[in-house]
Amino acid sequence: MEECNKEISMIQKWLNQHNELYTSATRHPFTLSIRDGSVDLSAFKRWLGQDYIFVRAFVPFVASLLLKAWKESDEDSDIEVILGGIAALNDEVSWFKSEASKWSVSLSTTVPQKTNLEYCRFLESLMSPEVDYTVAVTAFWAIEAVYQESYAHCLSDGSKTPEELKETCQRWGNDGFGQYCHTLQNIANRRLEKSSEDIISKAEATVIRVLEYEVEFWNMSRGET
Ligand SMILES: Cc1ncc(CNC=O)c(N)n1
Repeated sequence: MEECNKEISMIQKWLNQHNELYTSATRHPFTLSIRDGSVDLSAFKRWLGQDYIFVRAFVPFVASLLLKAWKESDEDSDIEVILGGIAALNDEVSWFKSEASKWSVSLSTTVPQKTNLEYCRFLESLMSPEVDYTVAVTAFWAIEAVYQESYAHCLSDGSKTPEELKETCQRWGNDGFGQYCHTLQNIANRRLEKSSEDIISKAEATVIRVLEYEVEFWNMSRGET
């Protein structure tokens, strides 16, 4: 009963409206195959090589977001949250290198697939100073939330995730990362509440694009191209 009069947040509203797309991104056949233990290890290696390329492009995106927060944010703590994200990415880049060597994936010779290039180009478009902080931070939340939801599901009750993939799932599926995504969602909602219709509709369209790219990104693990 206590929750009855609580207003539904903008992001919650979008997740309800675009539930089918959100579910395709967070319950993709690739991550579901990790969860049920049937994963094809060559698919996992393809994902690993492509994701390293993505993460390298993600770093300057988050750096551009830090700059927008510094210029536009009404809340000092936003900078600290984003800086924490950059620190985590520093660790993540090292992790990708050691994980790649563990699986004998050569990162220096991995060629970015078309979907990956397009997603990286989309990230680059969000780095433009023309893109509003609210739109960019909402995109950031969506990008992080897909990995958090997808990999947390691989560790939840009843999962049969192979031992050698648990560390990967932990990286994005751990409770701390869940908390961090929740904080990003709160920042995005706070900004959206104060935004014009124009910014709100741009942010919604951006979230939809992110979710579509995330589905296509998981699709690359099939290696059909
Ligand atoms: C394609 C994609 N989307 C989101 C993430 C998670 N963020 C940073 O690691 C990721 N690694 N890759």
